[in-house]
Amino acid sequence: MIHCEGLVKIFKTDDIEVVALQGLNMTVEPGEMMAIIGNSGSGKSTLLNILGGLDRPSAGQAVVGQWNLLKMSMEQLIEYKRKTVGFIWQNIGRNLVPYLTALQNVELPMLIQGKADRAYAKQLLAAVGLEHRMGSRLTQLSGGEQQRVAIAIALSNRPPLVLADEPTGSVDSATGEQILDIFRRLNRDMGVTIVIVTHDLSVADKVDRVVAIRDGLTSTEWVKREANASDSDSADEASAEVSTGSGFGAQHEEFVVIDRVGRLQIPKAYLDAMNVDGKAVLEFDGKKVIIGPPDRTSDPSVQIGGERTNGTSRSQSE
Ligand SMILES: Nc1ncnc2c1ncn2[C@@H]1O[C@H](COP(=O)(O)OP(=O)(O)OP(=O)(O)O)[C@@H](O)[C@H]1O
Repeated sequence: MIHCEGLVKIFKTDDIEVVALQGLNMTVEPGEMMAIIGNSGSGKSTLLNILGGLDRPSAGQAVVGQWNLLKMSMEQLIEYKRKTVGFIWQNIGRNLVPYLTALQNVELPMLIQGKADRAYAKQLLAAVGLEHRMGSRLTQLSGGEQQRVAIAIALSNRPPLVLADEPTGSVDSATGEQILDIFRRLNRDMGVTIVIVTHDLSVADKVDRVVAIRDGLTSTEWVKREANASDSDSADEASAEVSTGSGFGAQHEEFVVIDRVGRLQIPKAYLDAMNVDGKAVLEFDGKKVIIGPPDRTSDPSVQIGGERTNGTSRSQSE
């Protein structure tokens, strides 16, 4: 569904350039429900805005379904935004027209496309648990209910892909959980691919896969064990297991992302523990790659693909 390779986004202001995405690789399979996490400023929203057709990439590859996001004309971009992708913002006000009812809000994108399908709009509102509030104006709904209307709106033109930027960011945790359950149901029942950007680590339990972005690059990913069993090999990225102590628990397997040319990001905690700055020594014993500080006598080391060496990484069988 989504394939990004070497994706670069540079923001230029008068005298400053910010490289928000630095050659990011990411693949999302059709029908997947996954989350992107990362510190503030790591490039999550930039990526989501590019995938949503709200911003143009500077270089690299970004393909969503049949669309190449770097090569689309303005007309194709409008078509893409209307038909292929539904977007949910944290700021609910961006999704909704407050003086219209919930039903009218869901019908609005359909009308812009040509014709409202009232039966389908009602079906969507029922799917998000708002069948009893269809005639309510937005101002009469709670924040969580408004966010649910936003989900129905995002689905109104039957897009195969839904992107959600911090969808649980402005609601309490119980409502957040409810919203994630709705996403899961829509994903399962309608086959919609869902990508959620979040700070909220508890989202991990509700999705198939979590990808961490660090400094504009994908660094680590966690795959739910049952989802992983049927996962096909990613065409573009190899992964080696390494624990960074994220605390996502036994439900997830943790991988460091290695791109096609062999680059990976070593977690800062490991670098600090190894006392590595700038240069390291690599050893390959036929099965495993061991990364250590240049002075091999100061032993702490990170080992990729094998047994524990320093109490922080762990074996594949764990
Ligand atoms: N329009 C812009 N002009 C200039 N710089 C920008 C612009 N948008 C984002 N940036 C910069 O790009 C980098 C990535 O920003 P982005 O908003 O994608 O991060 P984020 O991971 O979504 O952060 P947050 O979690 O705080 O929303 C940051 O350094 C940010 O300052």
